[in-house]
Amino acid sequence: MGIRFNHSNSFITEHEYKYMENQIRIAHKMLHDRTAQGSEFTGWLDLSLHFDHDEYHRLLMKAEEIRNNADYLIVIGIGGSYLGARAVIEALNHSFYNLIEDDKRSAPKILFAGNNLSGKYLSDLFEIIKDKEVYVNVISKSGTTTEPAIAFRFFKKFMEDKYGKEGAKKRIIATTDKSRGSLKELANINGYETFVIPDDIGGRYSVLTPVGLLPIAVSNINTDEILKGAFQAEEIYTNENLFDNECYMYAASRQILNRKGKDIEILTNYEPSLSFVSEWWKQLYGESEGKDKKGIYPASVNFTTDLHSMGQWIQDGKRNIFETNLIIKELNKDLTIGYEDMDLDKLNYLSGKTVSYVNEKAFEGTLEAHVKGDVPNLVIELDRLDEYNMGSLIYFFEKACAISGYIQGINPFDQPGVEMYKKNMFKLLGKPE
Ligand SMILES: O=P(O)(O)OC[C@H]1O[C@](O)(CO)[C@@H](O)[C@@H]1O
Repeated sequence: MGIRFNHSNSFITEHEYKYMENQIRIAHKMLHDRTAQGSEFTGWLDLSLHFDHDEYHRLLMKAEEIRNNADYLIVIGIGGSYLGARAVIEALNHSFYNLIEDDKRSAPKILFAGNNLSGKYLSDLFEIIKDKEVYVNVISKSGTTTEPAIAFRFFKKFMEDKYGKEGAKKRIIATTDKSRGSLKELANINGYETFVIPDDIGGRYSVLTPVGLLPIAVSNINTDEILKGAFQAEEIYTNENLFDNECYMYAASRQILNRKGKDIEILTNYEPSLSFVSEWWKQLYGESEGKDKKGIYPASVNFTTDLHSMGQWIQDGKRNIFETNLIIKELNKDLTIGYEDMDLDKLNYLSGKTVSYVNEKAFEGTLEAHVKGDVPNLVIELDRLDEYNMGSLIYFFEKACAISGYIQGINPFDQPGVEMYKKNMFKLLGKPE
């Protein structure tokens, strides 16, 4: 397993973890026995046992077809219906994936839509793709979410104008519920190929279903390895003993810190390509735990960039925060700093050192400073940033979230709070009942 969890700078004592052992055991039982609230949405827990291999095979064929025929894949979805795919695609691909020249790329550019209500964004997007070969993957579990539905209405027309009804039909793929919802109905009537979001997996837990797997596979990332890493994590993190389960140690650490007044968890990274992993993580934890006037507020920063903005607050502001550092031990690309005779920039003391080495020292120095500033720091370290570890990390965060939520005393699998804005918006828009 390529993931390690370190709590040596958490200010949590051994006995505090010991006091949590029983609660963890109970939460583990609630989750695994499927006796607790929300258990109807725990299909992700043992996905390997009921993974649909035939559908997955069909998905890989479709991904290949898209790779061979598209300049652009447009992924339409919001929240859990796009964040996971975007997180993995950005983490594992070239930092400038969409800017790689056409003759040097083996996969289409991937752009996202339906995750906002900006007419400017959509207009700009159509300007970019109007003369290109396009495939569309529209993703919505409910099939009724306003943002992707509006975007898809425009894309459906765009595709039909460009390719005709028959051509559009081949290039539009819908990922949705197996039988319900407007998107499923639209797909049936128009003859789009569909992939299923299982009933027992909610949006924010769906990255390892066709929701994430199709766009990720299109970008030429090895999804077999992602699944291998996730399924391995499924096995490793089944141990109900807190001290033998790093995933549970993370969940317990969060809850211990929260009870000590730490209301905000800041996920940090030192790699720009991980910034959308943080966005995915924020939805996972925010929608799962922010309930009944309780919950840790999940925030994120991208270091070292944000050390020059939020660094001040973290070092010196109100002490109601803790940090969880997502660290990559070894990267497959790096640069070595050169020597210059004049040394006008005074950097010769670093000549011969890699940029990663400097980054590593920035992390170590920051951790030491923030700990000195009374900020508990947790560390999740990945050996490498690769498919296998990304699969394991996804499962690690998903399971820790469920366990942490049960300990907190909420249902980690519903999201009643997000309905309020929708109700108001529909009222203002005059949506018929
Ligand atoms: O896949 P859907 O049903 O369009 O939902 C998208 C997102 O919207 C929410 O339902 C919140 O409104 C999230 O839970 C979900 O990830």
